[in-house]
Amino acid sequence: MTTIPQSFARALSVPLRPSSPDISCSAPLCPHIPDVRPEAEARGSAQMWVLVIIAGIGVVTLLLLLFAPHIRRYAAGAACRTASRLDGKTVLITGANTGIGKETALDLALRGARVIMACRDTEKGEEAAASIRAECPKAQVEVRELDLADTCSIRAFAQKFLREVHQLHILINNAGVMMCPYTKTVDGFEMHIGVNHLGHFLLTYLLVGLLKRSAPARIVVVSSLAHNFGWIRFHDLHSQGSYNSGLAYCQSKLANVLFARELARRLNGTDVTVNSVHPGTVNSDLTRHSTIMTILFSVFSVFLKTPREGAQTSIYCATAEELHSISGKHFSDCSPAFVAPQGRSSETARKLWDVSCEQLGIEWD
Ligand SMILES: NC(=O)C1=CN([C@@H]2O[C@H](COP(=O)(O)OP(=O)(O)OC[C@H]3O[C@@H](n4cnc5c(N)ncnc54)[C@H](OP(=O)(O)O)[C@@H]3O)[C@@H](O)[C@H]2O)C=CC1
Ligand SMILES: CC1=C(/C=C/C(C)=C/C=C/C(C)=C/C=O)C(C)(C)CCC1
Repeated sequence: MTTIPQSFARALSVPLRPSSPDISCSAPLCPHIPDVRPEAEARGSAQMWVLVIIAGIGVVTLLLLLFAPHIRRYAAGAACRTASRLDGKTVLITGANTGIGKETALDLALRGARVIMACRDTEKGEEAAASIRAECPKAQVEVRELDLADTCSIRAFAQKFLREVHQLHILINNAGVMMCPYTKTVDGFEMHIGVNHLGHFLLTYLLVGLLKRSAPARIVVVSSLAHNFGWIRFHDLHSQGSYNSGLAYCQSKLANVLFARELARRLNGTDVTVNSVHPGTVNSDLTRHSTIMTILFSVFSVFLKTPREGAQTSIYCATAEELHSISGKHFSDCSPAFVAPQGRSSETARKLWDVSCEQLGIEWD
């Protein structure tokens, strides 16, 4: 005979043994026979829950499969529609060996630009350049060594670059590190602020003269939505007092937004524009320092952008004709985007500028 768990039977108002007296009390029927009902009841309800969970997973999977094309189209975000050619133009992209940087390099090379891929690991850079050449045999891509975690490497890179490259029309400050354990750059800066902000600040300082001489020129600073959750801790910029990898990342991405705005103000009238972008949430190597985020990003990859989709806003800011005179703005999905109040503060932007110059030992007026 099929047994029905008591609680289930009660809920359905099903008599357990219609012909026998009510046995729904907890006293055992016979004192000599151990009562197994609570165990059976627990097993039954556990089985029921397993069934409910399996059915739930099945329904969710089915819905995901059914709506996958719609989800993908929504997650992909906006595509850059501009057909601008970049023949005769020179582009420099940091962190171009993988992710968003590599896809940006491919797209701009397809438009005819000479693309210089600045990578800290030139072997990885050459592999990426080879895969770009495989997709676009005419691509003019070259790899140069640049470690943004070392100001000597940045200076050496710029010195060689200025000696050998005579024009620079587009600089894309793309390289980034997220949520790494507490580490310092060669110069003793906390890694996030050191690479994501100070490294790019120094690189831009060293190349801005060339950009001005090559004008019209553009600078694209790859920031993030994460800037919303950051604030600049002027009292402890390098997190020596306390360190939280997420907050350190957010601080560095806010610094990107403030740098772009302040630089745009200072470059007013030079025909060199600067804008910052949020690429979207992109399934790339950026999560490499966080196992949880790596797992979440792969499980939910259908909801995330691919690196190619994530590159669209950088490409848009680098090429769109309608942006020729737009500077100091923030973009996402190839459209102007919201900037958090702390990213709009001119006072914070100026203070960060002065502190950055001081930390790097440079004068940039
Ligand atoms: N992925 C996302 O969801 C989002 C990304 N962004 C931003 O987009 C940008 C690109 O990230 P994404 O492509 O996703 O990440 P990836 O990790 O795929 O790429 C990051 C790139 O930066 C390079 N890099 C890291 N440290 C240094 C350094 N010290 N010197 C030179 N290059 C360095 C990496 O080189 P290597 O491979 O050798 O480590 C790599 O080429 C970052 O600025 C990130 O903050 C913003 C919002 C969301
Ligand atoms: C909440 C949540 C997700 C969204 C994560 C987001 C939105 C991450 C954004 C990261 C950024 C902006 C990083 C770089 O700057 C996932 C992964 C879909 C998994 C399900 C839970």
